[in-house]
Amino acid sequence: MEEVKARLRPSPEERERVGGVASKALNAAARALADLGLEGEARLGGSYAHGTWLAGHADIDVFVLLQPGVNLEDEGLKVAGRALDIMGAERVERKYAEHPYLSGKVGGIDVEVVPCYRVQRGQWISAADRSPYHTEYLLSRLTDAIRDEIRVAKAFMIAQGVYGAEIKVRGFSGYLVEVLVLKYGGLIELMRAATSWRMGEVLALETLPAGFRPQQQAGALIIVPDPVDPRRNLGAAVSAWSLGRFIASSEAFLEYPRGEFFERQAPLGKPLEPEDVAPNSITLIIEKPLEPEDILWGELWRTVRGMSRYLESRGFNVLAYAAGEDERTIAVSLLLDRLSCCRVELRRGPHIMMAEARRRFLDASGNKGPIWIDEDGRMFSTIIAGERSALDELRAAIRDPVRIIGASKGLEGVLRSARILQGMEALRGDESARKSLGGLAYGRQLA
Ligand SMILES: Nc1ccn([C@@H]2O[C@H](COP(=O)(O)OP(=O)(O)OP(=O)(O)O)[C@@H](O)[C@H]2O)c(=O)n1
Repeated sequence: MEEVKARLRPSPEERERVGGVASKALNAAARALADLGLEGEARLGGSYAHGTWLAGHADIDVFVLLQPGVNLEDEGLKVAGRALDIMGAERVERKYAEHPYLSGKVGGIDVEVVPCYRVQRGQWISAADRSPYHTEYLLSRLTDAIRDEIRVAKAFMIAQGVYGAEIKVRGFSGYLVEVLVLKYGGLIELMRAATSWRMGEVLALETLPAGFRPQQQAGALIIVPDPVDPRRNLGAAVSAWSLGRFIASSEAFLEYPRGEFFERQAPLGKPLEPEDVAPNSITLIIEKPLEPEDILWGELWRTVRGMSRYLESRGFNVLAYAAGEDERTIAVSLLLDRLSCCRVELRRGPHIMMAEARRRFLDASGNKGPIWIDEDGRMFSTIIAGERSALDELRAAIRDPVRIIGASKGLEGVLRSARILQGMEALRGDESARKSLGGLAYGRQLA
């Protein structure tokens, strides 16, 4: 643990370099406000302000606190744009949380400028309004020893694939890690506690207000009240998979503490290689569309669920699915119980008393399968619809993905030109395919 801590602790040179960019960013945001004649204030927030960023991975969050009534998407973004301009930021991009904000690179460091409102505690208008209070709260509580613990906790979660509240991961946000580590005093203590958390347990850092009742949220497995706003559950965004993965990895680490846990995902059971699961899998590789990450992954999940439902309706069993990405592509792998199946289809015939139709039905059915009459006198037969291949079914379905599998409109184009590969074939393809198959090996379920 000491070795890992030392590796993650930013050096004095890094602190100085990042600190330089941070004060530049703060000044630029203040100047931008003045330039646009807006009343407000710029504050640093997030892991930089808290001193909990990982060596080599600093990003600077500047919150621009505006007067209520100002439009965040209009004036807010203008201030952000002006601030990044003053800093001489490169690669300025619009990003989305609950409302849009801007990010750019200054001296190789990511700077995010997030407009929000200056409000009294509890009078939140936008979700980002709490952030300055988070920073104020943490700065009054954090010590350097705790900061070291937070960094190892983040690194552990990154390696286990459960760090980040974004839709793609649905894991632990930086702030949630900060709160949980503070609550338990360290990563090991957090891990020990996590192995015996109960369903819906309230994990509060501060004494809760009298009569506190957690909001009932569907799917929230743990309740971590935000110390600056106890009604907000910081654990709401953590998926069952991410929570489960964290608990299982913690259990494994406590039993076999090894540095590897900070580097790569630990297998839940016997380690499997992608090759082990590949034979019964189908991998679909699409070009990454130019959409904001959160929107893209939201759409992708919905589409994958649609695909899986479609295959089930065609007689296949989808056991699990997982996704992976590289620079250019996203791959989704589905694990099926079998890749082809022989299907029998029911044919509904006429009533036995309709002589003409009865004869025609019998002629048409010939000797191809059983014919029977139900209790109401209606005739039925079956026809063998032939061998179906899950691969062919999917290839046919993506010709009209919106209608057939209920895919999102935004993905229609890339789905139509998706590559669909069977089993091992995919392992020779893109890095994204290897990752999605690896996801299956580790039981990475998206839903
Ligand atoms: N789901 C989230 C995400 C972010 N925040 C707020 O936004 C700040 C910045 O979050 P972010 O930049 O996403 O992450 P960091 O905490 O800075 O962590 P790191 O950069 O080390 O990943 C947090 O401190 C918190 O106040 C939050 O409340 N809830």
